[in-house]
Amino acid sequence: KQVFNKKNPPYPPGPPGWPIIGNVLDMPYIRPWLTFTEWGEKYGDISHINILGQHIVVVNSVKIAMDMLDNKSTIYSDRPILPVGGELIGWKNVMTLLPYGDQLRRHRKNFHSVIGTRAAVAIYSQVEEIETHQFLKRVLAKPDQLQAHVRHTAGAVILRISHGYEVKENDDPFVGLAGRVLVQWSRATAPGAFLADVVPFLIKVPEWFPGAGFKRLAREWHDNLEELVCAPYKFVVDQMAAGIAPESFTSNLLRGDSLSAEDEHDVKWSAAALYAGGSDTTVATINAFFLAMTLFPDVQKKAQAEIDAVIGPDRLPSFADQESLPYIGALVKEALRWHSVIPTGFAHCVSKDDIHDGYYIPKGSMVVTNIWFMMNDPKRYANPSQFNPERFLGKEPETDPRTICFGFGRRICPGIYLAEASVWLSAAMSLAVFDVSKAVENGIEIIPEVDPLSGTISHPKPFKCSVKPRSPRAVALIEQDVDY
Ligand code: HEM
Repeated sequence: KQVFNKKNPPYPPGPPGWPIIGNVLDMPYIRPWLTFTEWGEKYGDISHINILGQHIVVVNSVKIAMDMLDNKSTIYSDRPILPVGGELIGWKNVMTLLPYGDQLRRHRKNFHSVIGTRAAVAIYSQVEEIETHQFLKRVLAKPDQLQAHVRHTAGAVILRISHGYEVKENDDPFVGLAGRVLVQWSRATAPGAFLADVVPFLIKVPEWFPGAGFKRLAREWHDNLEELVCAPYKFVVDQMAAGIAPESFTSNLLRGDSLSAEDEHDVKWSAAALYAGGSDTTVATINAFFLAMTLFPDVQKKAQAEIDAVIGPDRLPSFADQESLPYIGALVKEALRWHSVIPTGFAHCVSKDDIHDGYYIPKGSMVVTNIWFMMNDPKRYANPSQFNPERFLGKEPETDPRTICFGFGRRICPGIYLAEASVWLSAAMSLAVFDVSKAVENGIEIIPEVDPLSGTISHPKPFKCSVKPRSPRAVALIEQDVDY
């Protein structure tokens, strides 16, 4: 058992804070990645604050993130406990918030067996191609609702993969419910969301108690989450009983030997993690791709020239073309780098006292990785605000952002291959048939702002753009029915 003298070694350096309240006022909630970057400049690659006894360690360097979270993963892989979001509402059952231990290992194993390799994800290529082709049709019909189409399509892809469920074109009950639950997730897991997260005795007061309104809200959100987890699961069980269940994450895991109650719980909740982890993130990256195409027309032209030369005008790109479209591959990497979807990662918690680079990191510390800075560090990426896929081509490519943007260690994103596949296909198919450009209103070009929104999952600020088919031939390609 390691016990360190807390006076020596010191905590990592950081903002000095105030008497009694310490660093309470130092914790940034709006664009925290920028404040963390300033701390990096001022205090070095590893800095620290203490909020009412909760130590928070901020890491601005890829090397330190790897040294801690990869190389010492046995003690740097826990998650924070959220009394309201995790315990009361129930998000603690979803992989993202599971404590490090056997249940996490089982959930990650489920992910690995179904979407853990490129080959495994390829089973769902057809589903992705069908749904992304539908996306092109929706955009052609209503181009001014691009961002809604991106969201609807990401939900449709994930629900087919997670539960083999085909969403309705309008007012689908699962998509509506999932949308609401994801907003509740974001609100419930944001730092400082509930007073009861820092004053735990409030959890115990009855609902009627003045100030305990959060308990009613938590109960309602708990019921929504349970429904989101149980209703699609029941759909799969019924379909399997009728012998008509298509291939999906859930049906694959339910096949085989009879499952214990614990196994069933794992399947149910890991399928929910697929939805929770996989829809909003992909939405943010695909929207960022359209934003980049609006702002960087030369990149768009090069990408289209590659597609025209390799695919020609008679068909849409498919996954089979991935190897022969290197510029599109680089463009997808650049979309992942240019817009940080999870700019400050998901916090890891330290399960044992540690000393790192001479600093004391007490048990229970939260380690926050400033992924945004790591992908915008001018020492690693020249002119980081420029959207430039060429940085990943040629003899000396810059660091592959996929080694950063998906996090670190034993909690690294388990959806990497699915995320890449969805973004790649949306980019390749869209560029084949559409021209994206700045919207024009009253004769004036609208130049979108690059101002990522704050939140655990960061979306580009909503923007306007014009999406038009490239040619009559492109319209025909979108409209044709392909037998996938
Ligand atoms: C552009 C897309 C995506 C990005 C940038 C991304 C990034 C991340 C990051 C940074 C983490 C935290 C890793 C850490 O704690 O160090 C994470 C965790 C996670 N991601 Fe993703 N992700 C993406 C897409 C997906 C998809 C498509 C899925 C599901 C199919 C998914 C499921 C998850 C889950 C379940 C976790 C929690 C893992 C754990 O706590 O052990 N993600 N992701």
